[in-house]
Amino acid sequence: MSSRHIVVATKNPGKAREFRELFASKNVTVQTLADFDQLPTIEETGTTFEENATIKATAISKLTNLPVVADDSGLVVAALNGEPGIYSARYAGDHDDQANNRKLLAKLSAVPDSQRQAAFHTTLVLVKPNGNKLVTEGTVDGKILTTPHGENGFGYDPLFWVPAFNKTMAEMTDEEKNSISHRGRALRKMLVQFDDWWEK
Ligand SMILES: O=c1[nH]c(=O)c2ncn([C@@H]3O[C@H](COP(=O)(O)OP(=O)(O)OP(=O)(O)O)[C@@H](O)[C@H]3O)c2[nH]1
Ligand SMILES: [Mg+2]
Repeated sequence: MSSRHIVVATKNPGKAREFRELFASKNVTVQTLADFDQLPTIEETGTTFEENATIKATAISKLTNLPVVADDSGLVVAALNGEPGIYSARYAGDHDDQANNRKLLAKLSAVPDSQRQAAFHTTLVLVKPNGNKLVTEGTVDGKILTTPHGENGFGYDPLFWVPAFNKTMAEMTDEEKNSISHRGRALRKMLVQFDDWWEK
């Protein structure tokens, strides 16, 4: 089968790397927004992960006339009533991972170990210029540590501890993270339906 081509509508280099790895087995080649000069920034004006992913995917698909997948994701912390959620990238400073991590630790400073449960969530939306749409979700449960551990990954990964590995996501290899991450889970669900979707 000839190679198929899609655009991953993300400006986040950490996500872009994970998508390239996850799509590699599917004979799908990937471009990201970094490969396009002229595209405007798409404002994430939705109130849910699915709305924001749909906004990003639909806008970029119309502008490029190509099939597009968008990922809207974030960290959902139980003791903070679900914060930072859809605001994860802009919690403290806009895409300032260090400031976001500091704010998270400050907010949880009085919260004991037993109440530091959290989950990462991803909603993926895949659309074609003809409007054919596929939506999948993935989550992974963990806990927020009190200090960062590890250098890999991005975002909140150094604070997000996963019981099955007894490691933070930033201590995992990319392969380990992809095997259990919210994004890996959502994308594997999408890939099961990808061939059918592609034909429609
Ligand atoms: O430690 C992390 N490991 C992950 O695996 C992960 N996935 C998401 N996040 C956080 O949630 C925001 C998404 O916001 P988001 O979906 O709007 O993406 P983004 O703005 O970074 O890029 P784009 O895809 O919108 O261009 C990100 O910036 C991160 O703060 C993660 N943190
Ligand atoms: Mg964003």
